[in-house]
Amino acid sequence: MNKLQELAKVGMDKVNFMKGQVSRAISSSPSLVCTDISIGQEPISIIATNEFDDPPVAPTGFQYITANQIASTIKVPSSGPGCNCIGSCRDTITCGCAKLNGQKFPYACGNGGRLIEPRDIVYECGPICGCGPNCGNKVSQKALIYRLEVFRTPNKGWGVRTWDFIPSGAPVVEYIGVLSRDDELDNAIGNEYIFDIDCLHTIKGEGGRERRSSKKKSARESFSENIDEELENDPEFCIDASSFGNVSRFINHGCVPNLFVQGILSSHRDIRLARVVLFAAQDIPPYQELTYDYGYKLDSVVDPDGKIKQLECHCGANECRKRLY
Ligand SMILES: C[S@@+](CC[C@H](N)C(=O)[O-])C[C@H]1O[C@@H](n2cnc3c(N)ncnc32)[C@H](O)[C@@H]1O
Repeated sequence: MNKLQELAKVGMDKVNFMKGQVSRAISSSPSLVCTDISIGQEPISIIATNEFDDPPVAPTGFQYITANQIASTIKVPSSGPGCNCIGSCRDTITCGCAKLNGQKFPYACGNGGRLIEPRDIVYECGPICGCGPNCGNKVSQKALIYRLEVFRTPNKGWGVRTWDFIPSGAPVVEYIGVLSRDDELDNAIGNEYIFDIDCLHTIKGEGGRERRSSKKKSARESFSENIDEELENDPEFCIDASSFGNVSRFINHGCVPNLFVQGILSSHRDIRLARVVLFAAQDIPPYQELTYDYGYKLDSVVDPDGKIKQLECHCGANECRKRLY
């Protein structure tokens, strides 16, 4: 057990991750390679540790951002429609945003709000709604509250674990990067940080994001029989976190994940440009690695020559599917 794990066991509550100043107990650990990968942009520090490389290197090669950047060719629609509530939205009959959610509020009140159940899409209140900043239907728009650590794994590159207990249904982190059009990505091949915004496909029962990380055209061709004409003609969008992103870009795939992906609309109402937020799928104890299901179908990812690509899975679950794709 290393020093940080000991610390986690005996006194995690006392460990300070405050912005710009982690506890001495952490800063004296030989495996600490960065005191805050967000460089003060998150309300709490996100430390990085590395026990595997010699010398222990820090994660590099990207710029930390806390809100999506928008590619120049994308025009994000303006906000609305919203609700006319005052203060916090409470009435499912009069609240215009509750109406969009099927006359329901998606979050349970109290404790910061937990998503009651996964939905095709969650409509949150936004900037033009009458309600205020503390409205219970703006849950995913709050800043990061859990202490997270980016750590070097033996066989998956970097991963992310929590130092805090995370209750089931709590929003953990938004997948942040550059909002781009799939067909305009110039670095799609081999890019491991592309998240396709595929709410429409999911709603239509077309399963996971099997086109991720593949050369878009080839993979799409190989699945063309599954994609109806409307979707084929639709521009598709993704979040590319390869050069700009937040801590979510380090979260690995798990075949039995403790996070799930939820599409959220909180300003405009264009489902193709939904925000992608990761929620706790269960109660997550401290020091557990965070994972979500990347959602690939096996043999669905092909290289530029049309050859099927395979990637071995090291999630470690008993029910591991053995391959990511
Ligand atoms: C979004 S990145 C996750 C962070 C990445 N581990 C890193 O070091 O930056 C996705 C890549 O991580 C690796 N990865 C994620 N989950 C994995 C798993 N369960 N088994 C093996 N490799 C995994 C794969 O190389 C994948 O393409």
